[in-house]
Amino acid sequence: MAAAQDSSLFLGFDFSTQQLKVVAMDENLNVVHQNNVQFDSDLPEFRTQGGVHIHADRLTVTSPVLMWVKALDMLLDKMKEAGFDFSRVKALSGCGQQHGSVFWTRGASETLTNLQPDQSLETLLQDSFSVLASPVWMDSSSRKQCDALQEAAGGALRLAQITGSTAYERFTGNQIAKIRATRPEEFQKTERISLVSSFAASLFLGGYAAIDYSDGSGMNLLDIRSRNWSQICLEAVSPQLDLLLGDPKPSSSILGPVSSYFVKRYGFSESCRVVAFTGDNPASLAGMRLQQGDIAVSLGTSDTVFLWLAAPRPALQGHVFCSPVREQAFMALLCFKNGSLTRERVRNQCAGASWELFSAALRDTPLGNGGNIGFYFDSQEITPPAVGVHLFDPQDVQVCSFSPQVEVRSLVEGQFLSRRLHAERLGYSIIPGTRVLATGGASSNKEILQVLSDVFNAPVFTLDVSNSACLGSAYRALHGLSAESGASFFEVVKNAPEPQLVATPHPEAKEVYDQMLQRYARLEERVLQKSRP
Ligand SMILES: O=C(CO)[C@@H](O)[C@H](O)CF
Repeated sequence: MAAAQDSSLFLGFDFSTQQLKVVAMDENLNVVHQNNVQFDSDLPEFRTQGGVHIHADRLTVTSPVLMWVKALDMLLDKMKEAGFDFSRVKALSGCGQQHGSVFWTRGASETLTNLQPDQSLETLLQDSFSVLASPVWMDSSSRKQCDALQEAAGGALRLAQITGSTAYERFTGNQIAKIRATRPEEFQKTERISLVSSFAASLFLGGYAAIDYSDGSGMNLLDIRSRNWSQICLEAVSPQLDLLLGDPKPSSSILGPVSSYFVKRYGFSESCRVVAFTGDNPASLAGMRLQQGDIAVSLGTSDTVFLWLAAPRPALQGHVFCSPVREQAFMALLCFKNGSLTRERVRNQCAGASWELFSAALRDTPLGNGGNIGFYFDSQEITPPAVGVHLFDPQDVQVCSFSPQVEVRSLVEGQFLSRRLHAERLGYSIIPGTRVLATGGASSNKEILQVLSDVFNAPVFTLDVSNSACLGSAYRALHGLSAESGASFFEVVKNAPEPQLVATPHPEAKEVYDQMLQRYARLEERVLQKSRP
């Protein structure tokens, strides 16, 4: 076996909502380097909050594409200063927040192909985008375009049967339609549209990278069975849209060698391969090596619940994406917009901005919280489509507030009751042997995971890398080198570290939460009634 300092390395990048992260892994699947750039604090000139700009209408949410470009400059410089040996990188892959879109202006392809290694990417690409404020997944301003797409496809369920989802405001097809309608001059100047994932791959490739099947499933444009763009959907958004998107490719595709820009500026090897980037949630599924029967809960800016599907079962709720690790398989996903930002707000207001006090409140309050239940939709929620904070006492009477400790438990129980309720509606059943795999920033908090275990009445496991999206991207970089010869993803990563058991349910958890789930479902209906226009 090659000595550790000479063994090949594989990089996995994650262009997520609040930060750019990277994991370096050796050929024995050991993580040897991690690094990150926090958008708000490391790039204050872009004046983002949580990595985004929420516009005055409170519905439009964007991120500056040049912030992502500059973050890559900064991250690679940090790695170089830390003495990272880029020449050992045999392949790299990555992921990006899903659904976000990047609009390249006419001529950008030329610039990408001729990047000058003596300048930063930010300098070189500052005039390469026709839209500087990229729509991102938190946007909910494209309802009009969603209605038009659903009508063109023959209704919500028909659209879900074709693309895996009914029309969702954050989905890229509807965002493109909105840009075309509201910013026609910028749209006219656009020569390519990328997802955040394929935009990031394009930077490394030195040319436009294909959208992969898995992240492409989050656009309301890809036929998830044929894995081609749906002509009906493309036509409904913009004539000849396929010319702007390029052809989608399998997630395990080798897109080409890394651009000479990175060879000359950072010392990458000319033989380093770029493997298709994908969405952050598909990459997390890869990082957790999710198998049929498991359920994954990613606790990040958004919370997502996802599971392996052998066959697509599109529904009016939730999403079905092409699997990022097996061509003919699928993954189901539910997205809950009010995730870590809401947990941080309640921590600040009810636990003195201290996670330790937040955890103590969970330890000091009983399962079921004495019958108090809360719904915390600080911003327009995706699942279910409701907004506002709604608190109920044990008699189902709406109240204005809880004591700080009760509020902390009410938030965490309420979030996990919602995750379980909607997962079970999607057809998932918590059976003996169910494993809950937790990832994302909040998965490092044991008390939060204890509540997750109690509500799901199942053991909770985590990886020792809270960022499974990066890890999954490094795994996919390794797998990409042998995928064409038929090697299976799971075979390639079979020796990866096993998830660690971190919480098991209390004996009384099943009784408490089976009953509480029924109450939660009834109260959610009341909240939805109030949220409907
Ligand atoms: O919209 C989502 C999934 O559909 C979010 O989880 C984003 O991927 C977060 F970046």
